[in-house]
Amino acid sequence: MTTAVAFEAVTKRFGSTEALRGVTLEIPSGSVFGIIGPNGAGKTTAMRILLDLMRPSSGSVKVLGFGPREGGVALRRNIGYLPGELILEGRVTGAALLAHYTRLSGHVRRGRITELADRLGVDLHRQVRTLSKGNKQKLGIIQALMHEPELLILDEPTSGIDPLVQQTFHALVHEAQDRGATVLLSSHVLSEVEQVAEQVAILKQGEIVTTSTVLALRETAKRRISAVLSGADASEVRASLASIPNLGEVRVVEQENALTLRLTGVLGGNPDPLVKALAAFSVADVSIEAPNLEDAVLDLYGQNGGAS
Ligand SMILES: Nc1ncnc2c1ncn2[C@@H]1O[C@H](COP(=O)(O)OP(=O)(O)OP(=O)(O)O)[C@@H](O)[C@H]1O
Repeated sequence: MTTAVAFEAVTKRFGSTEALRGVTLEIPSGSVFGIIGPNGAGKTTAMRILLDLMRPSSGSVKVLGFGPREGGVALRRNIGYLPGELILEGRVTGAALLAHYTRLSGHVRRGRITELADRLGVDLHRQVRTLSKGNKQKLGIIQALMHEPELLILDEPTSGIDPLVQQTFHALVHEAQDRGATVLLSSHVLSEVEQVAEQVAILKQGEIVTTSTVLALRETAKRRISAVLSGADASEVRASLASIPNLGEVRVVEQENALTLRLTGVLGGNPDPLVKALAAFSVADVSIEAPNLEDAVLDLYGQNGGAS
């Protein structure tokens, strides 16, 4: 496994603000990797350092095997970058703007820009300043992807674009990965990155709180469960649930008719032991919600009454 991006003990200070505090992270080549964190966590700073738009205060980074500075223009042309705060020249058409970026990016396959514009649904003949925020964002996505670079660095790429276009964007990310590219993308929320990324790093106040696969995060995430059991005895139900790992907040309440019990709780991890335990009773209704990944992440941020 080769590494596309490596941070080694990177710190970045702005006066008394420590935007990054000893970040060490390796992003495998060919992966789709998400950095998530709340406002001010340091996501943009980390990305800007990779592009040599900023230098670390200490520590080092390697991008496609080079230091961002030593890699120079050749390295820059091998990266597609979508900044979080997109500022585009407004008094030209989208087509003219992208032609300008093509001169900077190097080779762009014939028909590639039109294909991307058609798929994302943006009119390249309009003046950029007349486009909506979402349509401007599409131009930003096109300029990042059009030269099919080895590394994509996308800072909150889906900000302002509607869910249908997000689907197209996800397909484009997967296509980039299929041709061997590495994709690094950031977001405030996991729900945005979990659909495309295999791995995520969670950044909080300049430090990596955890790195995890999306799959593992899903396994630690909690889900609300409820069931209605007919003709069961409450103490028997409680006893049978006592041995189920990671089942908490259990409530067993007799329904008004006294014939049924309503069971509620919060389950972490695999639902199999619970399902098997319930199978011993007559189950009139059952609901096991999808794992709440947002809560799992908020726990890690320390904003959910969880670990800080
Ligand atoms: N040029 C700068 N000068 C001073 N402080 C800065 C500068 N750039 C970033 N910071 C500070 O560094 C910290 C990290 O900011 P950064 O923009 O990297 O966070 P972020 O995770 O991208 O946040 P957001 O989700 O709000 O975009 C913040 O406290 C921010 O105020």
